[in-house]
Amino acid sequence: TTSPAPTISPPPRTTITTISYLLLVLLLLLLLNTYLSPQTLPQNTGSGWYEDLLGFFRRTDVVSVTPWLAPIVWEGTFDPVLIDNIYKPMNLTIATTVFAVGKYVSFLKDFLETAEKHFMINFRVRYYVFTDRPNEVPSVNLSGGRHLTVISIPGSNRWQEISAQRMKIIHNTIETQIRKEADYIFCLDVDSKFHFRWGAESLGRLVSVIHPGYYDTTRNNFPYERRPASKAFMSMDQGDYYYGGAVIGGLVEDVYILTKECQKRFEEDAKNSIEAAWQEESHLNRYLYYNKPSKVLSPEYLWQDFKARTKKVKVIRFSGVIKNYAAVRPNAPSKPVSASV
Ligand SMILES: CC(=O)N[C@H]1[C@@H](OP(=O)(O)OP(=O)(O)OC[C@H]2O[C@@H](n3ccc(=O)[nH]c3=O)[C@H](O)[C@@H]2O)O[C@H](CO)[C@H](O)[C@@H]1O
Ligand SMILES: [Mn+2]
Repeated sequence: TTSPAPTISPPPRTTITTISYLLLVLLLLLLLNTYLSPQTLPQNTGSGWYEDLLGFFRRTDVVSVTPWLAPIVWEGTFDPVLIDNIYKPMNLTIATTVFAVGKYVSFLKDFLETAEKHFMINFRVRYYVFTDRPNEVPSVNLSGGRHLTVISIPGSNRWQEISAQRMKIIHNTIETQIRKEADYIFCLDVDSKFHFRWGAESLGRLVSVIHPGYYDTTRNNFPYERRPASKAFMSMDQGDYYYGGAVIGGLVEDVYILTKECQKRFEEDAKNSIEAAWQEESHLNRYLYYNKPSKVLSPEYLWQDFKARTKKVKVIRFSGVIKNYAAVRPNAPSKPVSASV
């Protein structure tokens, strides 16, 4: 009396049919790629069938080029290894300016320590720290090829002025020092941390970042300066993106011109007793409308810790920390941080 052997039921016919069809389609795609791809192209142009297949999985949820054909850098649109292989042999030096005036000196430690982990790794980096409290600049272990200079500047009792005077000080320091010491420059907010690779994919002649509060909205919502009396004025039918003032980058000479122009217009406003809605950020936005950036960084390069990540943002590379404005700014905020939606 033996029990009957257990029977294994075959997969349903429909499953088999579906799988066969999928295999057939895949085979056809491979054949099409092999026979239809232009054989005259040299092999290294990336026209291999595997690249085409990979192409199916590339980012289609974000726009990765501006209407003037500048790249918009999103995770998944570039090959970091390839990029490093292109830029490494150039032996570049990247200047990084950061202002830590008054209580903002307390942000320096995290800024520098996380930069050492994620910012321009294996490149020569020169940090320029501007502060009125040189004794409070933390000593952070820097990797080889990286260097830090502390530059003393006066304090101020208006945060708007501290933020805005950056243009003038950066301009002057490029003239006296940075232009002899670096090829590219990034001017960054100090109240922030790096969380993920920020590498050579960010380099370009003139580089700016889309403000994280405005990448998913239309132009009429951008907080440009709207009063015609201001030299930062933008009318409702002008503007491409709303750029964040926390990141300005590019070739040293291009940032030299940008900072001069923004400072000039900021001072003309001051003479007329007008201050643009978002100070130098408003002037930066106007400048970049008339002088298009050659590369635009996605909000991965300027996020804010208080913002929930969205589907498009696969990685956060640099993000502003949550700060108690009343505790760190010399004067209480004149209005809520509306540019930081
Ligand atoms: C994310 C982003 O795009 N931030 C911009 C935004 O607000 P934020 O709220 O980010 O401005 P903020 O308070 O961080 O000031 C900008 C920077 O100025 C420096 N600082 C400021 C105050 C102070 O007491 N000490 C000091 O050192 C510091 O480097 C700081 O990171 O608008 C500002 C202008 O209104 C700037 O354009 C900022 O770049
Ligand atoms: Mn900031």
